[in-house]
Amino acid sequence: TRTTRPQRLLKAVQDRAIRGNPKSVISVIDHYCRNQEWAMNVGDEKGFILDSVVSELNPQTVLELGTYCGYSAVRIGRLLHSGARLLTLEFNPDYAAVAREVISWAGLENTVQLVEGASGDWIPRLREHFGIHTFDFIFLDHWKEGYLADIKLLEECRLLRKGTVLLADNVVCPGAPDYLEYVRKSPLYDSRYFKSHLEYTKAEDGLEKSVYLG
Ligand SMILES: CNc1ncnc2c1ncn2[C@@H]1O[C@H](/C=C/CNC(=O)c2cc(-c3ccc(F)cc3)cc(O)c2O)[C@H](F)[C@H]1O
Ligand SMILES: [Mg+2]
Repeated sequence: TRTTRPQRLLKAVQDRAIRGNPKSVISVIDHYCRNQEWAMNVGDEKGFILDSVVSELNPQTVLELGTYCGYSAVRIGRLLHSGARLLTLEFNPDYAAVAREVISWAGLENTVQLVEGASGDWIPRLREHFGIHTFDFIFLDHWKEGYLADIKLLEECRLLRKGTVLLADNVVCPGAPDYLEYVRKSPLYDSRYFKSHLEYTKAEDGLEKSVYLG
């Protein structure tokens, strides 16, 4: 049977990237997705904005919603300092299997932990299961209609603290209108939009950065 798009992306990483070198894993995926087969990674242009937010914050505890092939997990994980940890949630077992390989190829298996399952099931259990108190940084890149429910769940579970930064991908394309309205209107957040482009294309897209005021 035919391979899947994530499997073909993984093969490109294994054939072309240098083991243990996150930078080469990132550039191989970007080159492959720009020149051979598009895939919904945050990509290099929005990735540069993601890098600057993470580098400025220097977070110790990070949550990612929606691993897919692990591109942004590698992007974020490579910037974390020793002792810092990224938990990334992915409920599709095929994507999770590919992402584990990509994360391992980048040599980030001790920094990035992939948890298989749905955000709605796992968020209420992160504290007791992983000893997490609060998150410093959260990257939302899963189903766009799930963003709003999950930020509210994170509030309810008291996993946000004064200054927690949430960064949401695709707030223009495909769009997350209910999430945008919520974070921009709520007095709990200080929100701003970083205009960019949809990965590997000229279409507009952007990231919304929201700081929880607690
Ligand atoms: C809801 N709870 C979940 N829990 C755990 N894993 C989850 C959950 N929900 C999904 N997943 C997991 O998170 C991922 C979902 C990513 C969805 N991303 C997109 O749709 C998305 C789409 C485009 C796009 C833009 C234009 C166009 F013409 C076509 C596509 C661009 C983007 O950057 C995207 O991120 C994964 F697939 C799913 O299993
Ligand atoms: Mg995305």
